[in-house]
Amino acid sequence: MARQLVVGNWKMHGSVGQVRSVVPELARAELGSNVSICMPYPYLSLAKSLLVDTPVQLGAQDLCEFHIGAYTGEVSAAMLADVGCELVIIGHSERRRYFGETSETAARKVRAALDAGLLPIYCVGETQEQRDAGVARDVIADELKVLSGVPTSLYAVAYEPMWAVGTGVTAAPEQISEMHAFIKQTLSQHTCVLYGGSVKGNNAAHIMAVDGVDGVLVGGAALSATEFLRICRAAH
Ligand SMILES: O=C(CO)COP(=O)(O)O
Repeated sequence: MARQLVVGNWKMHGSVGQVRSVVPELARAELGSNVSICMPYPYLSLAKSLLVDTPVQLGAQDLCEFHIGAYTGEVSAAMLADVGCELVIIGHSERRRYFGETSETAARKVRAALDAGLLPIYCVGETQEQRDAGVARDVIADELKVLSGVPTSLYAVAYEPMWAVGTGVTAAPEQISEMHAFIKQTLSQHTCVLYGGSVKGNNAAHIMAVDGVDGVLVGGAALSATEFLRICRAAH
């Protein structure tokens, strides 16, 4: 199996100062190409310059579904590739929840990312209410449906149960393995499926030992070099 991926998502956090303090630590840590960090747009070029000569990959957290044109405020896939991005998070639950993003929009973004040679990380996940109602699998299946026709080797899926994102509550190993198995069964056994939701330095090894976990998508803990490096070292 390929090495497990560790993807950091800074969300709307950070500053030039924080990029200048955290990213060089990652650059010095001799990490492999299985590690990447997704920055807010304004910090991408700076982060890239600090990652020169390292295999650590740079990513964005969203992109525009359109290729070019009069779309004020938007950022295209080609622009991300141009500043050195290799991957992009798409359809994160925060985009779905706060910005009304649908799976259909996200699927168009996946195609735009692929056209520019970026690796899309397509996020799925149920709410606590949906899990309690016993419809978690239906929700995930519905979110995955829009990817039909896209070769599974070209993207990764992140399973991020919304009740575990930013809450300090991680899904139980059985819940993670069950849902990862379901996602692989739905798409293909070879799909790369990451887990996200309160992954920290002290639980990363347990999570990465769970069957079907091909890596992790890390929010809060990616803002600290020490925490993030602990997670990176738990990948196998
Ligand atoms: O949403 C996430 C990563 O995309 C997870 O965030 P936390 O690790 O802060 O729970």
